[in-house]
Amino acid sequence: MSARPPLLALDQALGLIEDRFGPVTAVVPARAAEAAGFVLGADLHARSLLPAADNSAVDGYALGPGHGPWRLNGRAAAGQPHAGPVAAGEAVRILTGALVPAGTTAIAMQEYAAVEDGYLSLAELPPPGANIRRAGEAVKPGDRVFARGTRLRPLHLGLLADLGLDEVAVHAPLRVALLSSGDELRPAGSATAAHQVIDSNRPQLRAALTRLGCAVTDGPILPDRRDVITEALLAAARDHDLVITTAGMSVGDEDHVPVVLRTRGEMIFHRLALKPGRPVGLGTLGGTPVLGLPGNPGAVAVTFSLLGLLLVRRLAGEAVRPPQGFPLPAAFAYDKPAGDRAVLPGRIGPDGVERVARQAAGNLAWTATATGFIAIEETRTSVAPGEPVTFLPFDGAWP
Ligand SMILES: Nc1nc2c(c(=O)[nH]1)N[C@H]1C(S)=C(S)[C@@H](COP(=O)(O)OP(=O)(O)OC[C@H]3O[C@@H](n4cnc5c(N)ncnc54)[C@H](O)[C@@H]3O)O[C@H]1N2
Ligand code: MOO
Repeated sequence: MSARPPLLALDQALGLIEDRFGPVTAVVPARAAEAAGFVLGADLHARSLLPAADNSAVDGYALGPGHGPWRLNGRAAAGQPHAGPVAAGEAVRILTGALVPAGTTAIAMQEYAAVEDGYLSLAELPPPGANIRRAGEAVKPGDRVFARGTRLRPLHLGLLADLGLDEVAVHAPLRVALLSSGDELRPAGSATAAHQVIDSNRPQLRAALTRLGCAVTDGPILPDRRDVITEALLAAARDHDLVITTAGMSVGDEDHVPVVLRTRGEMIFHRLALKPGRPVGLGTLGGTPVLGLPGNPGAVAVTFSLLGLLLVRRLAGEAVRPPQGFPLPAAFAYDKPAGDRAVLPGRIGPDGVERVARQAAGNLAWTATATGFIAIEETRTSVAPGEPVTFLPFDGAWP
């Protein structure tokens, strides 16, 4: 048997994506309330204080100067401030969120207070400033609230609202063309003969891209003809920010995509030490990146999750690094030859990471029970139960 030429490692391919690709889309204004899911195109700075004013962190008593007992005089609630200051020897009943009256030295929690005949006494004097949320202690004008490249989550919108930042600069949607190739393919929903296969890569990729805010163009299913594939790829590259193809990436007679990239553009990498997903490649046509995924749907899932998401997110403006995953004990035994990064569908169970049934590169039956991928390093030849493996949850593997 002849020696196999060395293939590029997954980490090297991820490094090439990081080095070569960053934001490509215009930055446009958007209303903050509608910007969840968008990527910030500029750093965002505060113009106001958070909290806006000193307020109480607890239900209790705002103490005036003195050591007690304090004469109770007035009440402050959120939205109902106490008029005037608190005098020496006096205390104001105060509720969480209420403005702190001028003259307050500290706020005593009501659990530690005794009230009798209009007077408050405390076993212990709280330290100066206790239980007061100070104006600007979280954010001051000029502070950077969020950095450029942050994908806004629903969680972020509350802070933007608090700070009165109702317009933000975001990246316009990444324009992505999706193409499939294969004489055997029929669009989802079609009837098929024995020699035909449903294009199941398309819905998988379209949904993942749409969820990332991309403007997806559903390109045609291409026949296995070099001239047609060449023209379709060149046309798609002309008016998109990214082209993604599936199939025709291997070394067979009908595998035309790598030839088009090599002869009409540039091939950045092709064929990785990765299983499944070995035939994956990335190139450019007229400067537009073209990600060539393999045909097998399971290999598409792996290569898009590991490489495609990094590429798409970086092009869309996100300041994101490769997925890290989490080390967890394996609940299975596994042997593999050294050389490839093995990626297996899995899930977290009571004894650690489990493999799931029906896993194969050729179909997606395993998606019924898997919740992430298990990655096993190139140099490793075996995994014993209890040994650590890397788990990459489908939705949460990003630093
Ligand atoms: N001599 C070698 N042969 C193969 C190698 C190799 O290294 N040397 N790699 C194998 C691996 S790994 C994979 S993965 C496949 C992928 O090759 P291609 O990217 O060229 O894909 P195709 O051969 O065109 O198709 C593979 C398989 O996937 C089905 N398919 C294609 N498109 C779709 C789609 N849109 N939806 C659902 N299923 C699809 C297609 O019908 C084939 O069954 O090559 C190995 N061979
Ligand atoms: O990527 Mo292929 O087996 O790795 O399906």
